[in-house]
Amino acid sequence: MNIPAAVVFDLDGTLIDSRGDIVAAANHALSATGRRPLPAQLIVRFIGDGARALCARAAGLPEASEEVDPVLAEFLAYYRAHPVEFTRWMPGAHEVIEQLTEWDDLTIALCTNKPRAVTDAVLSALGVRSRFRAIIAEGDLAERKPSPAPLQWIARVLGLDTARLVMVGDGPQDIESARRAGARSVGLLNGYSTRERLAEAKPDVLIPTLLDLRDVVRRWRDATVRIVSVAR
Ligand SMILES: O=C(O)COP(=O)(O)O
Repeated sequence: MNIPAAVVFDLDGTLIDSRGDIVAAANHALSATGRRPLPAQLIVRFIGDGARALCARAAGLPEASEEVDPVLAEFLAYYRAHPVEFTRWMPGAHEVIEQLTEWDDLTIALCTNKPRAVTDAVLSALGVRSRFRAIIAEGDLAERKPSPAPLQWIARVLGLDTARLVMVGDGPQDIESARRAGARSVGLLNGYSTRERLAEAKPDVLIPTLLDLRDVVRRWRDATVRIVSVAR
């Protein structure tokens, strides 16, 4: 049986509330390239598919357009210099990382569409980098979530079958990536996405906050362990 062996977290909207810093960087990038700043609520809707997609949406350009390049460069430079000015832990995030690391046979990993340089800056500032046995960020691979490739990479690095991963995220990208990789998924309702968009992606479980995650993982592990021992 596939006893869950690793919990893979999404970053933005799942472990951290990064909206303030993303909005500040996006509006800096828009102003620096001669565009008008946008309301925070609008920019938040553009989060989830990586920095280039966000900059393109904010500037009203197709993602492949060369005109996105200077917007993205400004966004990244600003965000790297100001990674956690407004960023806070999501409710229960810090606690659940501590709780899950208490299980000796459970690993924690991170799978984000946030660009690698910004991910590194944020994790270092929060002092939690070393908690994650594997980290994959935007730019590390050619494909990002909702592709299954980032989760498949994590499974390979951890030496696990993807069926033993539990992906926890607030976006449909997280859930779709998990389904396509053959991993379990937990949808987090208090993140950046709407309940409708998240439910449409059909996660295995929906939870109100990360405070509920430990029980979900425990139930899966207990159920699987019992079935394995009965089968023997
Ligand atoms: O930065 C983004 O676009 C999304 O990042 P996430 O995958 O951690 O939610």
